Amino acid sequence: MTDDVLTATDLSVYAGGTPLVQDVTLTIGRGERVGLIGESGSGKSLTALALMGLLPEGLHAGGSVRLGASDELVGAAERRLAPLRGQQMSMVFQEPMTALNPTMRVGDQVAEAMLLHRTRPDRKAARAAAVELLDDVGLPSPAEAARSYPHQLSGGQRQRVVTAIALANDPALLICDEPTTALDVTVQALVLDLITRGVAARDAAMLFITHDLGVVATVCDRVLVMYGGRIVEAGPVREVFHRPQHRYTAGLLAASDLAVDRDGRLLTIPGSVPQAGAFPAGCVFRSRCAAADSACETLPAWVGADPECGHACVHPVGGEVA
Ligand SMILES: Nc1ncnc2c1ncn2[C@@H]1O[C@H](COP(=O)(O)OP(=O)(O)OP(=O)(O)O)[C@@H](O)[C@H]1O
Repeated sequence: MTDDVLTATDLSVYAGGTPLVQDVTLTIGRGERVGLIGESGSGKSLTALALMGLLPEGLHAGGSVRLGASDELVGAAERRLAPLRGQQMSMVFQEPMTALNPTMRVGDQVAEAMLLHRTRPDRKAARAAAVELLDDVGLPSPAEAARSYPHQLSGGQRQRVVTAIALANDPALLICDEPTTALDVTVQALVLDLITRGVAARDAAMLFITHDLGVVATVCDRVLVMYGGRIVEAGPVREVFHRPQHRYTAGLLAASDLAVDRDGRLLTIPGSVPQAGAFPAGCVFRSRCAAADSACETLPAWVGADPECGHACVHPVGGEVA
């Protein structure tokens, strides 16, 4: 008997014969919150879409995905997958407008999600539940908001509606793909909070894709690090963030506050990667070059984090090499 909500084994995504994601193996248990981080293009979104059975035309998945004790989902027919989506597993995307129907009142869209999966007996009950859900996700005047069309709401309010839809049928698994990246910075924390509270209230499993390592540290129990289409490191957040085992993770951590583009995305690490042996065990990368520190080794600009000197530095944690 397993309490794992999601189990993926050797999940890969191919464009023709070219692998874009390779051999992703992960499990997420009930109530567990797992972060998925990595630079732009490392394969995070394709992993999420493959888990949902929503890969775009031209791509296909290999390996295995199971939800609880379900049958194999990779390669399953759409008629088998469709009833699972929105009921057992849901997804919140970055851009709420693409997930909403612009011609339908948002209350009806939330109610529709419940009617589709028959989790409410009739339209009247579904509409009442929709208003309650909109209230739960913090929309002011929820009854009035339910009668609005998406364009009448702010970006943050639309993402609340999308979250309400995703949670409407109490899914066992919620996958979030950068749900707050497109939002004004002042509402990001609010939306993040309502997502995590919604997940916790249902004891659901969550896979949270983000470029924001601070969010992972706040929200997640475990973290998976993707690089070049593969998971290169996985473990409890504290462990991975304090003692990264993979040099890419260490670089990601060092670069996290500086090497970002205007959208807050981590940039691809440029330049050559030095040998792992060049870094003393237990050290963290610092993005500031402390040339004055005699214990500081300067390295090629593979982290690319320091705009002033173009070097990354290695410092022993707490002054000691562990
Ligand atoms: N439909 C597609 N056809 C071919 N290649 C694709 C397709 N979609 C994505 N890719 C490629 O697959 C790789 C992984 O893309 P993916 O969108 O999963 O990255 P990501 O880590 O989510 O990036 P970001 O953080 O920018 O969203 C990238 O090299 C991307 O160019």
